[in-house]
Amino acid sequence: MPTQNKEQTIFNHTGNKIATEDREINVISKFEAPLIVVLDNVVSDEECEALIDMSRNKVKRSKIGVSREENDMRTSSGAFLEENEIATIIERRISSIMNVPVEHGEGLHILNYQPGQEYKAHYDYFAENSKAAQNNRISTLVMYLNDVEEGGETFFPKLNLSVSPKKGMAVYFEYFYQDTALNELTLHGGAPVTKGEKWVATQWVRRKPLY
Ligand SMILES: O=C(O)CCC(=O)C(=O)O
Ligand SMILES: [Fe+2]
Repeated sequence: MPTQNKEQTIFNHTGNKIATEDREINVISKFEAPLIVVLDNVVSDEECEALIDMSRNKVKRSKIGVSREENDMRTSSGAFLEENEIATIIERRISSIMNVPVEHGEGLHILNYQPGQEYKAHYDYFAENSKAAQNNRISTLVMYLNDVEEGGETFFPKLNLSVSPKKGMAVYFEYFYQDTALNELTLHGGAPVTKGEKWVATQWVRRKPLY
C-alpha cells in the first residue's frame, strides 16, 4: 500500500490520556484528517456550573461578522468571559491540551442556546483577505458545560460527523494544514437545541500571541 504523507498536527498527544498540570483528560475518539478529538474530563462539574453562573447575566444575542449585527447564522447568546481565577486555571489546562501557549488564546467565549437556537455551519478561521487573518485562528476547543436534553450536537457536515454534548466533555479540532482542502473539512456548527438548553465554552487559538 502506498504510504501517505501525513501533515504534522498541532495536537501532539498519543495514547488514551493527557496529563495536564491539574487534571487527567481522557481521549474518547479521534478523526484523523482533519484532526478532530473528543475528550472527556476536561472541565469539572463545579467549574461547569461556575462558568454558567458567571455568564448567565452577561450573554447577549450573539453578534458575528464585521458588521457585528444580529445574524441568523448564530441565534444563540454569547459573551467573552472576563479574566478570573477559574478562567485562568481552565485556560492553562486547555493550553496543554491544545499544545499552544496561553497567550495565543482569545479567552473563554461562552455561548447559550435555548430551544430552537443554533449556530449554522461555519469556519472558525477568518477569510484570507480579512485583517484578522494576519494572525488567524488555527484550532478550537469547544467544551460542553451541561447535559442537553435533546439536540445541540456539534456537527461537521462535510464529514458526516457529529458530537453530542455532555457536561465536562469537549471537542477539539484544528485547521492549520498546508492543504486548504483539509482545513475546509472543518466546517462545523451547533445543531438546534430541541429540548432543554445548551451551554458551551469555546477557546479559539491564534497562530501568534495576542498579548
Ligand atoms: O455549539 C457548538 O457546538 C459549536 C460552537 C462553535 O462552533 C464555536 O463556538 O465556534
Ligand atoms: Fe465554530
